[in-house]
Amino acid sequence: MTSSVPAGLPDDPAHPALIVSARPEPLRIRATDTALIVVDMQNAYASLGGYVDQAGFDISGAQGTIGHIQRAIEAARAAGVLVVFLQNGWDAGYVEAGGPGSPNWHKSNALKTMRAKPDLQGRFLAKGGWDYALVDTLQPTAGDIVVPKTRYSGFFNSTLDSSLRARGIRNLVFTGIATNVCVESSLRDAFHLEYFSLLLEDATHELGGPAIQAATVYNVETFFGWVSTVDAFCTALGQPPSTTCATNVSGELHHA
Ligand SMILES: C/C(=C/NC(N)=O)C(=O)O
Repeated sequence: MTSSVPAGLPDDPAHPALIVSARPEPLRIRATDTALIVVDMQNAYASLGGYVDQAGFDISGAQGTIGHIQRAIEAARAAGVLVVFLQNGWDAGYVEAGGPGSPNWHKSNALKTMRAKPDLQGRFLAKGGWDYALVDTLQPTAGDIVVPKTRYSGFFNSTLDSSLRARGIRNLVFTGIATNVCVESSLRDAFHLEYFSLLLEDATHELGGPAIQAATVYNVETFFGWVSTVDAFCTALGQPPSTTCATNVSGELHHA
């Protein structure tokens, strides 16, 4: 059910809010209590030759996603919105990945692919390696925060929640890869930790195909948060929307 009445933290006349056009209703945020979360934009997930490419997933859409995330980051920094990069992976010896007693050892496609192809052993998601590194075009700058994590949710066994709470952050704007794995896991945990979450659907990319992307968008819109676009986010922050290619908030792609 959609509505034009904004959701979000109650109005505070002393700190005027920004309204982001979103589904199922607009969301009220303030630059000072909002963080842009960039989930796992590492070579592993966004570059040819990285882990998910080598494990057989289609990442042909990842380049476009990078461009949209760049715009969201630039708008956030210009407006004074905190930018947080999550970075997924383990120590070079894979102790943090867990052994056969951990479901992660059994379910991680990175670990499974390396076990199936021993020449790849040590290549995927190991701290210090190319695969673990954030892509060249999405690098943190002064004032941004980088939070390492070892499981799909950015909140699990990490400093994310304490770093956000210490800064009074209550709204999280999610971008990154993969929509249906680490983005959705983190966003669900954010809901349970009382954060208001906004998913920028054109700044995320799925592992599993368009129906999988649609499923996460449905889950967020219906149960866990709000869904919007990079253009709508930039507009709310007072930044010019894209002039080349934009997605409107109803999810329909159009060329300007
Ligand atoms: C499948 C997978 C997803 N990661 C993510 N960043 O969404 C993985 O890490 O194995």
